[in-house]
Amino acid sequence: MEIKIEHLSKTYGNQTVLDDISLHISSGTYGILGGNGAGKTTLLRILASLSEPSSGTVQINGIDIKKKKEIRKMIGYLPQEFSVYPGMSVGSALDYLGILSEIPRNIRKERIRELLKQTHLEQEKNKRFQTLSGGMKCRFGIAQALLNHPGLLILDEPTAGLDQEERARFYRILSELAGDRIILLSTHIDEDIEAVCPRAAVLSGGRMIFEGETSEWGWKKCCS
Ligand SMILES: Nc1ncnc2c1ncn2[C@@H]1O[C@H](COP(=O)(O)OP(=O)(O)OP(=O)(O)O)[C@@H](O)[C@H]1O
Repeated sequence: MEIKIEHLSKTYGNQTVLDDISLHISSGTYGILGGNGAGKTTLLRILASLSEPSSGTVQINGIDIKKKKEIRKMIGYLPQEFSVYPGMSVGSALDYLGILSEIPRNIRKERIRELLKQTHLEQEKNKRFQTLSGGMKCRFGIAQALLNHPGLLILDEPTAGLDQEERARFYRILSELAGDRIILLSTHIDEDIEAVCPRAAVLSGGRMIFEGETSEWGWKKCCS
């Protein structure tokens, strides 16, 4: 898997929210760190083909993000806010989303079983979505984003509101899921990045102010 972003900018009216971002990302868990309004969601929505660049190019595995149909087959996306029918059980909701994604019944069943295991939600399979804790909802969000077996998993601020224990569990799950795929994790919490991302980009006011290994001395100094 490979993402190539070249001179990407995004403007809304006369406000520039992404300013000349160039970034190459290959397999592994990669962090996008930045405070409120830094441009994280805008960048992730462009990568998920839900929003278009004002200028510049983005390719995922050599395919231009303008080819939305092909791109969407390769990605799983967990937006900041998401919901499913609150009265539906975890298992039924995943099955329903799998039907919408046109995953054949026999494959769907096995994949849902595997995803519930990977996201530590086996015990919650028959519980209604509305009764889940914040951490369980987050793990459900990851499971639904993985239904299509995507090579690129995009997670927009998934740890917001999670307590320490849930956050630790989330880190473990992400480490197990990485493999050959790219996991893009946006967050405003530098601990998230340090726990799971060997590399990261830091955004501030739409500009990329750091890109590189998170073990490098002083990587956090640039964002304080
Ligand atoms: N559809 C839109 N129309 C106009 N301005 C927008 C739109 N979407 C985002 N913005 C602006 O772009 C800037 C970047 O927003 P974005 O949501 O990408 O930041 P973020 O880093 O994800 O921050 P947060 O953590 O607060 O979501 C903000 O100033 C926001 O107001």
